[in-house]
Amino acid sequence: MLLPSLVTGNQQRDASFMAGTTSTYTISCFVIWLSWRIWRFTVRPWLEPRQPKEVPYIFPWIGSAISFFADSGKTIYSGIKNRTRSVFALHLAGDTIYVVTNPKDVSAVYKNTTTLAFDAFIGDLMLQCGATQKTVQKMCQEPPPYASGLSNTGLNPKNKSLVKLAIDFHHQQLLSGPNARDQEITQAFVETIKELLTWDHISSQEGISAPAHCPTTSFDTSLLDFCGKVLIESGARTYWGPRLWELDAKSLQSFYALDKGMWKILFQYPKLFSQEVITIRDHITDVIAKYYRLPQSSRPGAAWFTSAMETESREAGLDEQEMAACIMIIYFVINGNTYKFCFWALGHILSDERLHADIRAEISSEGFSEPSLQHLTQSCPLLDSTLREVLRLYTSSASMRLVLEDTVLDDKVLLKGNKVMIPYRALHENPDVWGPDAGSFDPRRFLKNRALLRDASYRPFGGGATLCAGRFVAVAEVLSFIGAALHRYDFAWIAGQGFPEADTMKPTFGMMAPRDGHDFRVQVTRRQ
Ligand code: HEM
Repeated sequence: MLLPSLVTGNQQRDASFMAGTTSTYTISCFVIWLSWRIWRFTVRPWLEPRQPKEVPYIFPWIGSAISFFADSGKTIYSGIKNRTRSVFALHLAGDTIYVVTNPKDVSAVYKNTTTLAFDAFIGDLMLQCGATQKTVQKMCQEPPPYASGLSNTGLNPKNKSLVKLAIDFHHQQLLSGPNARDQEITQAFVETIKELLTWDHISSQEGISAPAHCPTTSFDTSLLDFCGKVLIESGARTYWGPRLWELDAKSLQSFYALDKGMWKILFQYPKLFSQEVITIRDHITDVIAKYYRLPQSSRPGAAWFTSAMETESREAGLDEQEMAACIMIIYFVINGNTYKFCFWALGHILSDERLHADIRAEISSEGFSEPSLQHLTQSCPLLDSTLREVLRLYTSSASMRLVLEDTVLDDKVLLKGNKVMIPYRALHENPDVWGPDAGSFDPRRFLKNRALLRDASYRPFGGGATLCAGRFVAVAEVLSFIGAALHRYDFAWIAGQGFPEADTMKPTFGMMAPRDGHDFRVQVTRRQ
């Protein structure tokens, strides 16, 4: 009888000892945590006033990562405290990122190409897109690892690395200047868009349903998918010719899935939660590799950029899988934005009767034939202003730079090794620049004040060394699509729908997508 009571007594003593130890441990942890908080967010800012203030966070190392991935827009806005818009710091999973939202500071960051650089991210970008370390090394090596030491093609007379060559080739392909090829690619885009927008093509696509009462002249569709079907395929065909798209029966669905999850890959979201998009990325890479394995004669119609990059990559010893992994990011960049741009633009045009009528009148003022790109570019100021406003309200990307040396920005010091971010939404919705209606859509905003186009707070295509090389081609694509769509078809709103909301929570690389489940259903009718 004595033994059990002894055991119970010991257990009780152990339990109360444990409870005492646990509470001492908890109190100690709390005191350490509180001291860290006071040091980090009260004492240190006071001792180091020239360091950008940090957005406070609860968990050391993790910082604001959880709130950033849950709602990146809200996390960024939480750092903009007052009208001076001083640069502030966000701590994201071990990284310190300086967030710049003051227009004067934004211009200074874009101008500084000596101590603030983008190049350092390129290798990581390629790794995240599925390239191996060995491939990245081949891409970044200067001169590239040509078998004979030099390129025999004449395409790389300065023996630049393949990464730098890709940037040069893209500038030559997309921008005006010496040896420019921008007209040829613009022409190719316009022709492909017009072809994919023909009734026979678009009405026979999967997911398009014809109403029983007029199957030969109308169909119902999601507006987002209508834009995606034309613009994503047109990007793939213009860059790689028709063969790449044909190699995967589910090319469009694969691209949608990539586009939806790409932020997880590029922001290195935990692999456990990104497996689905990694699988899609690898699938698309395999399809591109299969394309490169085909004899060139069986895949005609590629853009100069694509053929020139293939030639140089083969010269430098890259195999098809390596070429595909490196070009993945280009496949994403050229296709991911224009279809959403058209979706938001058409959404606003179709949901505003007066705007719709005025834009239709503008685009048809050339005559009865389909409006030419020249007419759409030069004689449609309301359409132009509407598109600029779409770019203002629906782009949510960010320019990134790495601090190579300690750098003074305004009165703050950015420390070497940290990153700089310029989030466009915070610029595009600044009421001090855009007025009290900064958050609302005004299609005539840029018509009333053209000077806003040159404002340092208007950066839909980024700026400085990484300014989007495709900005003119993108606008040409969108104008051609909207001009031809409104000329060829009538769009009827299917009743009872609210205006879709943009997904402001996910980090984006250009145009925001609508939130899951938000879309427009429209009835498209062929015009006589
Ligand atoms: C609405 C459409 C588009 C938007 C909003 C957009 C936006 C952007 C942004 C924000 C950047 C990065 C800027 C920075 O880091 O500062 C970028 C880069 C780039 N974009 Fe676009 N883009 C669009 C369409 C296109 C198209 C259609 C193409 C090609 C046909 C294209 C080609 C590129 C290239 C090549 C770069 C990298 C520039 C470089 O580093 O040289 N973009 N784009």
